[in-house]
Amino acid sequence: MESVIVAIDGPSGTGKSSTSRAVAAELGLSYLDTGAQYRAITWWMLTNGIDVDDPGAVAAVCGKPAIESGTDPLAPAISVDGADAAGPIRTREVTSKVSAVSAVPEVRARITGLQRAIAAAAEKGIVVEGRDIGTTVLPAADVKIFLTASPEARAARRSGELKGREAADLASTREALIRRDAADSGRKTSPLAKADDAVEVDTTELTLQQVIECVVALVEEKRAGR
Ligand SMILES: Nc1ncnc2c1ncn2[C@@H]1O[C@H](COP(=O)(O)OP(=O)(O)OP(=O)(O)O)[C@@H](O)[C@H]1O
Ligand SMILES: Nc1ccn([C@@H]2O[C@H](COP(=O)(O)O)[C@@H](O)[C@H]2O)c(=O)n1
Repeated sequence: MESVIVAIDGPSGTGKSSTSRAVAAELGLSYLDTGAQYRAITWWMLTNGIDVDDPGAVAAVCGKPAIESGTDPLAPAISVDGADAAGPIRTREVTSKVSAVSAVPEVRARITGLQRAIAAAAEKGIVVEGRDIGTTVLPAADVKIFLTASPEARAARRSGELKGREAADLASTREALIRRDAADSGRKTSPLAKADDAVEVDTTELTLQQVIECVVALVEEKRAGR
């Protein structure tokens, strides 16, 4: 079967990671979580004492960390300078700072290069999820999806996830999501945006399984029409 490239974009908590992993696993494709790469570089900046609110300081060192992403949808992995970073990149501190780092053009140029190389090396094809995959990273992707959901649904999903790990109430989770989306949508360089040729799927009233089935059907439709 021919290789297929699937781009899944959308705001925070819309289900990009869960959907992308499941679709990739079901279709035998590779998987890339591009948010994890931006989180990894942010974590490296924070642990190395770089002022992440100073774009010049971030740009000056953003070529230094070696960031490696695994592409197995059943075992997503990310390392920085050879060390497993899967846990540390999910802290609240990294989440609150990642939009500042990802807005720096030099950071985006470097991470975009890594993403394109990974996609080009995926023999059977890949599902790549993020914010600018359909618009900038892989504009020629075979299938482009833009997931959305109401802020309330997204906050409820995230709060459920965080319970017991880092206490978070619904209202503050909702505010944090909205703040991050505004920063990601408002930056100058490849902001969070729906590609003109992307299919928008509102997941507010859908179960995760329904979203997965919808995306698998769109990929199969595309393959059948080739
Ligand atoms: N359709 C859905 N219905 C209910 N829960 C969902 C649905 N889709 C995803 N979830 C749950 O919502 C949470 C967030 O999903 P996920 O991490 O996939 O979103 P995301 O878009 O990748 O978020 P982020 O961009 O912040 O990384 C997870 O706990 C996931 O299981
Ligand atoms: N293509 C992308 C993907 C992510 N980002 C930035 O990373 C942050 C974290 O993403 P998660 O999916 O792990 O929540 C996100 O808020 C963006 O700032 C990006 O810029 N482009």
